[in-house]
Amino acid sequence: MNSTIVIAANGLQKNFRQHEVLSNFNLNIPKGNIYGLLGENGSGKTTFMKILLGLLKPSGGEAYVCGNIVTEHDKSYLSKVGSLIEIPAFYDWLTVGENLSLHCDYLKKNYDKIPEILNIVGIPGTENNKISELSLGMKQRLAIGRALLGEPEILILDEPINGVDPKGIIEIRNLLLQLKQEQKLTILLSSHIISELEKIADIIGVMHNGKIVSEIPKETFAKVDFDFEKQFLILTQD
Ligand SMILES: Nc1ncnc2c1ncn2[C@@H]1O[C@H](COP(=O)(O)OP(=O)(O)OP(=O)(O)O)[C@@H](O)[C@H]1O
Repeated sequence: MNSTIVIAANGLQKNFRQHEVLSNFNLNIPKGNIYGLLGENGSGKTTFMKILLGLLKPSGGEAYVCGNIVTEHDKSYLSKVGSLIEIPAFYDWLTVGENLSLHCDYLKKNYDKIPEILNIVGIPGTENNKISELSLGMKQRLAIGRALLGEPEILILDEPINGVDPKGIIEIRNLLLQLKQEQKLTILLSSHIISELEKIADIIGVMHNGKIVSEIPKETFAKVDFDFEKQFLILTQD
């Protein structure tokens, strides 16, 4: 495997009983890139991310993270990965600081980084706020902050702007660009909102029928339209 590829899928397959969700799914994500996984609801984006995180077992093929094959036996690679899958879950009756402290305990990290992380994700000084007092956008930012506590090399974010208001979307977008630029993180994020991925991704991988049907580099975003009704990409100009 090429050393600059930090996430890879090779002929990945996932069935839920008779339902084939991923089928000959192939993808390579270069280090330091933001890779946008674009697909309709139910196209298998979350399933792929869960396989990368060892939360689901593939039915066939292989997935690699930081050069390690993802298996059910060795989960040590997860220390290099921060993730946000589906709706961020917190202990609502505890404070922001208490929630992050619990995560530090789990990661065997000390609490020193908590104020800095809250600053990075744009919710400084909220240690004593109850989770129930936070807006969804603040919770999403907190969830990204929690994912950063382990000082990961890779972030895997499933629909991180879901339910976030326009101001929050801009803030999360800027945060992800900043994490890529300043911390050299590789970020895999999913969305079904094309315009959002176009604003931050280096590559958009288009999912359909359980596979990546097209990978579009940033330079080409302006030249394509995605027609999910008809399931194809339209080249709008040369
Ligand atoms: N544990 C499961 N058991 C059975 N079917 C499942 C399971 N998890 C997912 N599926 C099915 O697999 C398909 C892909 O689901 P997945 O959540 O990966 O899609 P998605 O692209 O992330 O969708 P969305 O944009 O709605 O989040 C769906 O049809 C879903 O119903």
